[in-house]
Amino acid sequence: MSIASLSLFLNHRTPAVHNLLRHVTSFRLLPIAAAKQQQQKNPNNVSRKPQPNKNLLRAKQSFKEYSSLAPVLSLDDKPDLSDYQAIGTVAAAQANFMRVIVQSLPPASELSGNFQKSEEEASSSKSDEGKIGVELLCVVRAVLKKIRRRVLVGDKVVVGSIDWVDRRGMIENVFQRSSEILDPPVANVDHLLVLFSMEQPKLEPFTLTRFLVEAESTGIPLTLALNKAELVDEETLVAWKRRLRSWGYEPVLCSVESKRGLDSLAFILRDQTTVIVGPSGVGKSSLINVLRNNPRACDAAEVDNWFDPILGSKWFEEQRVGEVSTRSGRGKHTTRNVSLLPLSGGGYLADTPGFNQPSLLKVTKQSLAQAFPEIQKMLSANGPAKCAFNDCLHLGEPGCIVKGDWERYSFYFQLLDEIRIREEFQLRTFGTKKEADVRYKVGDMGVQQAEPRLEPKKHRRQSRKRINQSILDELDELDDDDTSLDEENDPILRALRNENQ
Ligand SMILES: Nc1nc2c(ncn2[C@@H]2O[C@H](COP(=O)(O)OP(=O)(O)OP(=O)(O)O)[C@@H](O)[C@H]2O)c(=O)[nH]1
Ligand SMILES: [Zn+2]
Repeated sequence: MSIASLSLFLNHRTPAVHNLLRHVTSFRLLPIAAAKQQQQKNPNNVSRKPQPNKNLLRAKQSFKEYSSLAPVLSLDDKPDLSDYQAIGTVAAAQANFMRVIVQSLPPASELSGNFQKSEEEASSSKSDEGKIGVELLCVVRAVLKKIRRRVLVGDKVVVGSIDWVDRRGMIENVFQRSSEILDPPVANVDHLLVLFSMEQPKLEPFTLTRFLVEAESTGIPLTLALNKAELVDEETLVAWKRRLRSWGYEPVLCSVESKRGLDSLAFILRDQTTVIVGPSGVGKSSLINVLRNNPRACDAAEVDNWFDPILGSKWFEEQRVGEVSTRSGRGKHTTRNVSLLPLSGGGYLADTPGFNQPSLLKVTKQSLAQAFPEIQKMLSANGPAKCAFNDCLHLGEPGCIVKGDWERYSFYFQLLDEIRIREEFQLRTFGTKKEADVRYKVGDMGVQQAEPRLEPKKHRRQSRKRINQSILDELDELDDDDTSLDEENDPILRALRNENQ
């Protein structure tokens, strides 16, 4: 759309367009007036082009400058670091502060200060770099906020202006994320641990399926673990194991109480960033606490050595276990703040507030099948043969190769139905589906008349926004290239000029 075609809007005298035009005139008036002033100062320079909007230009310029100040770092970038810079992981966010654990030692000159670890300790510990995580309390550099680069828990960051004594620093830049989950918001999650309990609460196949589907939909590798194994007999455990194997999962049976399976879990979690999910009360916090203090999980001496917190920091301490608010009857873990807790064997584990109904908002009718290993297995077992339709929902239509002889087929149906209802609701409420363009109205004398259907309100609002945006884009382009402004031939600009004379 050119600025000339804006004049077309003059024929549609809706208030929105008028407002927009008022906006546009105020945008354009400035350069025209400036050009006129210039002309008065310099009457010989008749063909001088109008100046682009200076403010807009300046804003754009500084945006470009800022972005170049903080280009996104790729994961294998190895920026040159000074003694007062380090690379670390954001472990927690609190108000305007981020707690960053950096994997490097302060320069020797700083160690002689009142660094928390005494010199003796520091030299006697296995101080191989990369093993010791030093906690720094950081703010985020203003430039990053200006260019709206969000810093999330889990982000790999460059910290600068480090005060190794007071343990302060400033996050200067963020590395590209390998993954990002939304609820809770965590970057660079390598692994999900889906935790359920055998009893208290009892293992329930449909709830488990919901959690598994939600976890599978992130595309992040997952491990399924079943806690409180000591509460049921071995036969029950074996039966569940067999059952879950048929779903496509190899569960880890564990018990915080009896310590069963904890070594296997510690081994699976080492050196990864894991988010633990599962219903309330299954033992997520208990498991985190025990894994962080499991002396058999690794060399006990390492537990204290690899992570060096700021004196008085509380965020990484024991997770509260089994506390239930007397008022709401829900777990007290209602906060959405998430922390990455350093594990004794390396890596991090993040607790999530217990919730019993994953939303499945990211799952669509089409993607649901990908969250069922059984379906994926049937599809791949058939080699190149595929369902008759590319977008087959595997509901037993003719030509579908997914048969109904598997345990969770009814769950698949049920979830598909739930997602279908949600998608239809979304379409009705925010939808973009076009209604018929014409409607019939019984007019005077009972004669049926066709008239163009007015767009429903929600649609109109959306298209206004679109118009708004395209005009702004247009102005942007004009500012990029002011030669495209054909002042003489533009009716609006001509009118404006006449008005201002
Ligand atoms: N019998 C038994 N009880 C356990 C075991 N692990 C944890 N519990 C108990 O289960 C209860 C709930 O544990 P939490 O760790 O708070 O569970 P959670 O999953 O973190 O719960 P939310 O914080 O509400 O999400 C507590 O009373 C724990 O002591 C276990 O292996 N066996
Ligand atoms: Zn099919």
